[in-house]
Amino acid sequence: MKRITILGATGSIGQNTLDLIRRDRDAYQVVALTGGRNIAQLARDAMEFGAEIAVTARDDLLDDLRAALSGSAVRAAAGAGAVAEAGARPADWVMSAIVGAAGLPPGLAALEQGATLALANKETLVAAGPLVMETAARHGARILPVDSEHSAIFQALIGEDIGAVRRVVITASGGAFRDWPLDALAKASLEQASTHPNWNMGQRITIDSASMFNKALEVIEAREFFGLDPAQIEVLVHPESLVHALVGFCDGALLAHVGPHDMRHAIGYALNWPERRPLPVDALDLAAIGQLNFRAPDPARYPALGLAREVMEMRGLSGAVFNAAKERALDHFIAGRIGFLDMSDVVEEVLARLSAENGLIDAGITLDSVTRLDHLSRRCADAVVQEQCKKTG
Ligand SMILES: NC(=O)C1=CN([C@@H]2O[C@H](COP(=O)(O)OP(=O)(O)OC[C@H]3O[C@@H](n4cnc5c(N)ncnc54)[C@H](OP(=O)(O)O)[C@@H]3O)[C@@H](O)[C@H]2O)C=CC1
Ligand SMILES: CC(=O)[C@@H](O)[C@H](O)COP(=O)(O)O
Ligand SMILES: [Mn+2]
Repeated sequence: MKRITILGATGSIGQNTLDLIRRDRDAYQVVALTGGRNIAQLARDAMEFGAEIAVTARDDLLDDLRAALSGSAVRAAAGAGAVAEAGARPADWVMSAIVGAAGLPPGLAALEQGATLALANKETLVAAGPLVMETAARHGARILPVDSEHSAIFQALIGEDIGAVRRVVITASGGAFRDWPLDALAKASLEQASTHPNWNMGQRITIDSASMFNKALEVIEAREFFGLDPAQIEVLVHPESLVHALVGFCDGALLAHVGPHDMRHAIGYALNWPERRPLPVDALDLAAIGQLNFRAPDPARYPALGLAREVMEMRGLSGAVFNAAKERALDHFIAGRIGFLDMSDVVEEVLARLSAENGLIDAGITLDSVTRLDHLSRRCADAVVQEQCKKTG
């Protein structure tokens, strides 16, 4: 039986993972499930799957979790430390599906105990790529990509020599506003930004798709995971989101991964790896689809993509700064304090301010230094937003 832990079990990726496990219950033993504020879901799933422990990241919700689990054998715990401990529990396979940089410490803990880490949480590699890859190597642990584009690249590379790769093309839906006139974007509402044209995902990644910050994170994620040169990584707008990525080789061949908008494919691939097993995913009817479209992204519409290129040039802790500034700018957009287009301005300003501080971004990448820069970047983003608000009244 495969021992499984799901970090972020109550979210979109977490629930899709549980859906797959539910279909083959006897093959899995659930060790730990973690969540945040959705205590009812967390407790229900922990009891259904007989988890050893259920953990909420929210200290203030421990009593609620205990109450929801009462009468069952599932233990309850709360707080960021308890989430990291959940990652450290002996398990064979750990799904990293917390949203944001909060996913980094439990993911590292899972690698340190030698588990296979199924990585949906792209922020882990953006904030601390070299540290994460080195931790996996040191402990003989494997990382399997779950982000659909990275799973696609991984699958296209099976049996191939990475040295023969010339280019990797990551597709992007273009997000909620891909066909809007540019001058309307400043007024885009939270509700409009929270609707994805193709995928059903958590709210934060959905808004990041609209701003293309999701793709910016994914370009950095690809660089860290596959060890590519930034110049080898391209982004292509593909409104249908059916081709997830393409890998181009030195002989001119371009291998594409094509599949429906269903994350159970990438999750199931990582769950069954190195085998392929049947998954409850619809077969594509390409004759009915008829046509697939591609176009180059417009840099004026998507400044996040240019920022990602700058971050890859800067190296060091710039990924941690970029991610934290983006997370905080997104918090401010969700809270209605800044507009949709202000998010990239905030991130650009935080990167400029912190990279001007001597030696700050060039420090070694450890969990401590990443955490410190993450906090600093969030405070800096708050200050930038406050200054903007004062200026605009
Ligand atoms: N959804 C998708 O299809 C895809 C997602 N990803 C990536 O996977 C990750 C998860 O995305 P998604 O499932 O959409 O997100 P959701 O918002 O749906 O779920 C996030 C999960 O993280 C928990 N959580 C939130 N904040 C914290 C915190 N501070 N500490 C610990 N746990 C926390 C949530 O708990 P609760 O809800 O109980 O508060 C929930 O379980 C992200 O990194 C995303 O970029 C990548 C590719 C596709
Ligand atoms: C399903 C998945 O992997 C998401 O990251 C997806 O790529 C989001 O769509 P966008 O292409 O719009 O960012
Ligand atoms: Mn993706």
